[in-house]
Amino acid sequence: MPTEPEIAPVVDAAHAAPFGTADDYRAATERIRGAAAAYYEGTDLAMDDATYDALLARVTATEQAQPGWVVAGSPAQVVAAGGGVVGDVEHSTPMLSLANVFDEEELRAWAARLDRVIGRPAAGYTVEPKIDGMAIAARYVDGRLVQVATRGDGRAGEDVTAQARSVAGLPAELTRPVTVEVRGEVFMTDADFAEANELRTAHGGAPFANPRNAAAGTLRAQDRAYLAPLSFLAYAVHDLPGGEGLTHSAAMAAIAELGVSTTGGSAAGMAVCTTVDELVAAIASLGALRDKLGFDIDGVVIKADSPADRDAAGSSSRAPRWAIAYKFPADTRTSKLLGIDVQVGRTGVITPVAVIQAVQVGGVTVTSATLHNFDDLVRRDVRVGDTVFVRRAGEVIPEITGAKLDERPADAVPFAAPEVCPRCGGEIDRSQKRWRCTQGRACGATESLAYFAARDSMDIEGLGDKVIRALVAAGMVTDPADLYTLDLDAVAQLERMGRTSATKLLANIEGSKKQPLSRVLTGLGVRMTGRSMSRRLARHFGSMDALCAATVEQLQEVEAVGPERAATIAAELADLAPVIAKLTERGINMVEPGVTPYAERSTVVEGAHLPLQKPDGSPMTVVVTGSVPGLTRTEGNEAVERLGGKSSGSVSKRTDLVVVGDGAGSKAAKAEELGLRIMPSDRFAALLAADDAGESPALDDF
Ligand SMILES: NC(=O)c1ccc[n+]([C@@H]2O[C@H](COP(=O)([O-])OP(=O)(O)OC[C@H]3O[C@@H](n4cnc5c(N)ncnc54)[C@H](O)[C@@H]3O)[C@@H](O)[C@H]2O)c1
Ligand SMILES: [Zn+2]
Repeated sequence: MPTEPEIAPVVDAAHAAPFGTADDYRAATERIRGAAAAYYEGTDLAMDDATYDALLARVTATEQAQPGWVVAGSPAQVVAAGGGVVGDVEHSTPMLSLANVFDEEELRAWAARLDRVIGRPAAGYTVEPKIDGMAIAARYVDGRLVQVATRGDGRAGEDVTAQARSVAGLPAELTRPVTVEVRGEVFMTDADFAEANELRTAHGGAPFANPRNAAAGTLRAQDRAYLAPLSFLAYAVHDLPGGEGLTHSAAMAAIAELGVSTTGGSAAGMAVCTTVDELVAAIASLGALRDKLGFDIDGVVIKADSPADRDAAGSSSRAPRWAIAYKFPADTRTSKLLGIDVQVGRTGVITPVAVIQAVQVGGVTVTSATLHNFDDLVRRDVRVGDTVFVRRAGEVIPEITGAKLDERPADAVPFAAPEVCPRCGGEIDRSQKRWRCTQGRACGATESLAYFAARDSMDIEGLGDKVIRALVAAGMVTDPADLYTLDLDAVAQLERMGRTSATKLLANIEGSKKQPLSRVLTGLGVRMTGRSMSRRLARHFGSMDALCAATVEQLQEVEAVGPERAATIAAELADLAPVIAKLTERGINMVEPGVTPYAERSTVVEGAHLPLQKPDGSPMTVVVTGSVPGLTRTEGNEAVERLGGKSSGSVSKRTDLVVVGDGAGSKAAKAEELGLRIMPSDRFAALLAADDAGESPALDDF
């Protein structure tokens, strides 16, 4: 690994350098056309988006400086850079691209230009996520979905009606028999993408570089052998009966009423702003949400909300003047694979980790990324020296999705996997996709104790890495249960500890006995479960006994637990049985407060209603903003779930309840603006207390 990593440049479209010769300019237009063709076909990614955008910016700059050089049908002047696959479905009105801005200054310049074009200040704007997928137009006749087409060259696209029929969010039938055209983005969620790539590589196919590529490939796929689920969010509507004169936001709300999923109804929501300052704030808050959406957005789309403003602004041949895309830093980049490290995790799992040349991905400098497992590494055929796609999505660690085989150095050799556990030298269990040291947890006692003590698990203050190492070295603990029988005198003898700290530490350990089951589960680090899965399991089964007694079948009653995960969880729990027994014996709480015991559920569930459940039993979407007395942020969210709700980070029209506490900011204001139900945090705390006391409180009484 070089000591001074070279950071791949990020695009700066506004300051792109024109090409020096007409030949270089023409060569660049050819490269762009080739890349765009592969991109829209969803077959390959010739370069990453940042590189593509930079090249296109240079072509644009060249065309401004040297109008005489401009080639006919230049990719800088046509929709989809001329790479869109043209089909035989003509569009009712052209499907255009969007012009881009990259920072606040450019945004303000765009807004000022818009005001000048329409001859008055724009009446208002909407802010929507720019979903990174493929644009489609969907026609409904008398409420039935009859035709779906891709954007193509903007005038005509390909018929993908058959493939689009199973897309989530694009119903086969509307709630009313309306004839209308809906436009929006077909995309793949992060979770579906991970699954899609597994399926593909298992069938011997090359992995998709990112969900966009996967969505395009899947939507256009003829070979339906390994289909991955697609989703849809609408962002435009045409010919809505009675829709003349409606603002964009109102028209989209009408479409949502008809049963179509819209950007406004997504986790990202749609903000309506009147000033540019509000726009800037709305873009920033969507930017902060980007990692938590569960699907890729590559920016924000700002549109004039008023139809009169749109008409006055009009469109160029390539893009409307009444809308602009505010681009975020790209989340898939290419970089060079410098090496492959082998890491052993807390449960003994052995994983390959990529060491890459530093690159900016999603606004963060990335130097290492996961390669998932050895199986995957072999299937994806990734080698040291390769140019690889690095993707950073959500809050997960960056991953290598694949290598660009056409850029592989001649001397690249396949990776040689380790023969023995690199941490303890023990044997490796290769029976599953994820290899493990046969020593399992014992191989990583220190790590597993740190995980148990962590903030999101048992939250034991004072039990940091150094103390844990000292305890393990002194032979005082080997598993989490040992923590609860520590001897004060012995602990006080440890280096740099002393009696006061030791007393405090033991008190904190003692205090952790009361943590809810969900945190005990998180702390145990059951494979294939994390914090939120642990919460789901705890809420579903209510007690450790019920959970451990659950069959693989019953485990699958829990959301997002499929057969493979269920089997793993069951095996892990069996594996952990001795530690769990030891913990129980030592008085650690093994129930989730407020949950009806699993055994009694089938008889009670019908009538029982949690305070944050809607009449149909589905969870209310609740946003907690500001502080709730006596609760941390995580505990606040846990409380929402315990009361039957679903906690969310952003306020939108879909929010059912906003809990407002001290220090609440813009979210509270937005809730008021939207006329949402608001609950002061002290009353929420009272509701929680009543529920904990088993009083079955009703929300309306608080
Ligand atoms: N890596 C490559 O080789 C390669 C090749 C071609 C294009 N690209 C990428 O594609 C981009 C340009 O292509 P484009 O013209 O398809 O897209 P664009 O950036 O011009 O944006 C227009 C598209 O945005 C989408 N969109 C998503 N959310 C929307 C919303 N809320 N409202 C309206 N539209 C929304 C629609 O599909 C629409 O067609 C570039 O930024 C480039 O990075 C990359
Ligand atoms: Zn080991």
